[in-house]
Amino acid sequence: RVMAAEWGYSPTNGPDVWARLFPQAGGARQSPVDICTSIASSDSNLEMKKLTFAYESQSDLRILNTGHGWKVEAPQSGSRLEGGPLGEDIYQLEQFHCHWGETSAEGSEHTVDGRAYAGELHLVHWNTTKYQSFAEAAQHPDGLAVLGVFFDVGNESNDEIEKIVSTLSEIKFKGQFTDIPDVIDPTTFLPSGLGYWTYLGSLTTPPCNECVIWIVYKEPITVTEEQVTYH
Ligand SMILES: O=C(NCc1ccccc1)Nc1ccc2c(c1)[B-](O)(O)OC2
Ligand SMILES: [Zn+2]
Repeated sequence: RVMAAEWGYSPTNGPDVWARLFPQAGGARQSPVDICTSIASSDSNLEMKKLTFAYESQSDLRILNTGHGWKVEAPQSGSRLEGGPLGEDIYQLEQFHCHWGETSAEGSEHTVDGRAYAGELHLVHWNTTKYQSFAEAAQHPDGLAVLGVFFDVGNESNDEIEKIVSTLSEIKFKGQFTDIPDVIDPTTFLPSGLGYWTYLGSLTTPPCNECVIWIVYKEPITVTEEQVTYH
């Protein structure tokens, strides 16, 4: 039996061939997308409820080297994301992770009018109103809600991101994990301007399940070059 090749981003295992191993990657609502600001329609019905979020601060969260970046496991039964495009359901934080590149000119998954950012943070939530587990939620079109926050490279470092990337020297290889001793409050990752684009999409990586209500903030947060490039 041919072992399922590790998916990645090379010509032989990258996005163009994912659909061979992961059928959903060939679907009709695949992410990421290029956000064309000129055709993005603003939701005229002002009844769209305000998006609200509430997080706890946690310490000793486990951080994992995924081989494509880092991921912090942060299941928070006390967290709530609701309103905006999420209807009447409540979504709970499960994990957050980043996508980055080798230079500050690339790295984000989504692009805005063709422009890539240095990186992108994903805060992943699942619908606890309708489903009993993350894995179950990931099988449904309204199962996950992901907040996307772009990273812009500037001169000031981001203290909260520093708490995370300062542990990366301990997890140099894929599959390694360690604990983040500091207290992390996910609220601090969000930009001050809360304007966002939203659309129905998918996981941006295999298995590419078409289960994500994307909420991508317009305003990036600023980090330093070191905080958002891997070496
Ligand atoms: O959770 C993931 N895989 C494991 C899995 C377990 C159970 C069912 C399906 C998948 N992947 C994943 C989750 C969320 C996001 C992404 C990838 B992303 O697109 O990178 O940003 C948002
Ligand atoms: Zn992601």
